[in-house]
Amino acid sequence: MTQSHILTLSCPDRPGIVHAVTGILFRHGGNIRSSRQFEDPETGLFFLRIVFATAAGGDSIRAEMAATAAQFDMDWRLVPADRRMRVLILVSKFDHCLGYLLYQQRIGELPMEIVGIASNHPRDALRVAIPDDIPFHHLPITPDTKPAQEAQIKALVEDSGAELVVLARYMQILSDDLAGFLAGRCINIHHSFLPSFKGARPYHQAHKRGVKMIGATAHYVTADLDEGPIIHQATEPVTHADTAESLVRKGRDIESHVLGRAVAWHVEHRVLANGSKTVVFGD
Ligand SMILES: Nc1nc2c(c(=O)[nH]1)N[C@@H](CN(C=O)c1ccc(C(=O)N[C@@H](CCC(=O)O)C(=O)O)cc1)CN2
Repeated sequence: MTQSHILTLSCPDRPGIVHAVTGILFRHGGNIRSSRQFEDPETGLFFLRIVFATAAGGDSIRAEMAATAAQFDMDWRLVPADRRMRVLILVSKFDHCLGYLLYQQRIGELPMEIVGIASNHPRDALRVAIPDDIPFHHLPITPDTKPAQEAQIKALVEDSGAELVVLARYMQILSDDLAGFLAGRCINIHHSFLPSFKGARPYHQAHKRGVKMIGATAHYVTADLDEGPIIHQATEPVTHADTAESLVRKGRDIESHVLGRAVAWHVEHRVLANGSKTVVFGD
């Protein structure tokens, strides 16, 4: 019975990478379904994503890949294509992005397992209905209790086996320690077109500036606020007639769609880290 797998890798660019990798897949009866590659002339790094089907088990391929990866100094990952990533969602008061992710997951557009939802506000502060089969965790926070609350978040990630944490309008700044603990596995939605209007109230900043476009940015979280590698962005025109409140309203759909796409691409192993940037082999 054949099974599909996703192989992703990055390594210093040189001749023979694709030949070496596809040779392994061929020797293990692999049939390539899709292949995307990119070479970054600035970093000299090569990026590859291959989806292939084979009757051979992943482990036999993994063993040979390990030897080749060492030879080419690769950062690589091989996963079954039908395996759903375990995701923990954090939210504060504004629940439009959470609602969108729950719906997209429920209709099969987001191939992931939501292992929990956590908020610094109680469940009844949210208007979106949380399915009974998803645990909800109320983790209140004050400046004094921040270290303890963040320890609760760490424990929740460990206990739930979460492989990705999504900040779906979670309005607390993560400490350097927690941002480091979640490095490369935490995605935030920022409600502006970064690098413009960082911080907590970007729509009010944008309104004061008199912009004619608003936007949203999904990025990996780093210790530096709103500075992490960008995964996806989108914009929408606005006019002189918009108030800060109407910008907030118009921004909801942009934020939800941008976060939904970014999370989809991450759980489908379409996003590869490239220093302070990303390579996205989108669908
Ligand atoms: N280490 C990081 N933590 C967080 C990031 C990040 O990029 N790195 N993104 C934010 C989300 N965010 C903007 O997208 C954001 C959230 C909160 C604030 C802020 O100033 N919060 C205040 C408290 C506000 C409140 O209680 O309502 C604070 O934490 O003191 C700015 C930007 C998520 N975390």
